[in-house]
Amino acid sequence: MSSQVPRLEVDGLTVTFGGLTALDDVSFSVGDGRTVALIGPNGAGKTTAFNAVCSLVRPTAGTVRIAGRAAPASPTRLLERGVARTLQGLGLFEAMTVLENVVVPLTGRPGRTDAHRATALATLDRLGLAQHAHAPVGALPYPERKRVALARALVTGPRLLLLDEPAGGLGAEDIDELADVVRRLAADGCAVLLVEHHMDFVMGLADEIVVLDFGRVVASGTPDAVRADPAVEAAYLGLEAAA
Ligand SMILES: Nc1ncnc2c1ncn2[C@@H]1O[C@H](COP(=O)(O)OP(=O)(O)OP(=O)(O)O)[C@@H](O)[C@H]1O
Repeated sequence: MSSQVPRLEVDGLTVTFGGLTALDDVSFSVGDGRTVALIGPNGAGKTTAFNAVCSLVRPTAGTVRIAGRAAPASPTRLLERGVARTLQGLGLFEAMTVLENVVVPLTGRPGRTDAHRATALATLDRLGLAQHAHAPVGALPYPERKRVALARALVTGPRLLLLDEPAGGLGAEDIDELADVVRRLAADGCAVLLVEHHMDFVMGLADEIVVLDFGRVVASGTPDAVRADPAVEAAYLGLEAAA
């Protein structure tokens, strides 16, 4: 894969729901090894953009390209294209063990079951979850469950990782650990797109921030550039500071 072609390229994305324009001509890209955050106030269009990238929402106009090719029309084909995502609601199988949950994305792939289990265990180990491998997910506290959801996304070795509010509901220590995990992934060349409300996490982690407001990109750039942009303060950060 040439480094000239972004891992993810969103170009002129417009999504309308009936008469409502949720996204209006939105463009951004994420290169290999880069971390890009989508921020903006409630209703700005972040989830819609995320869902369009995951083929859960069909663009009214514009394109989503993954490694230079049109994104698959079906979300189930994303794994084959090296894309994995986490969900805001985690979507774990609570009665199954941690290991069973993390093996799920590998089932149906070629290879032996014990090889899949070894891959899942190695992923759990990377995230400090190995000691919980045989515990039912439902027995774990929320931060660990959230890490299991991340392990399930990472087990397939994605080249593009989509994180939906990964810091939500976590304390400071877990957020720092999460930031370290994402930094290591990026250092290994993974492209990361995240939607997040936790500003300290975003500012300390993202290479680039794309600010949405009323479905449009109102600013984009490095954390420092975005922080200094008056349009951002008006759209988002100012509202937070005033809250
Ligand atoms: N399926 C849908 N049908 C109709 N309108 C929708 C649908 N999904 C989103 N919208 C509308 O599109 C706009 C953008 O919503 P979206 O959920 O993408 O914003 P968001 O930035 O993710 O907000 P939040 O931070 O609250 O999650 C909102 O006005 C929302 O009400």
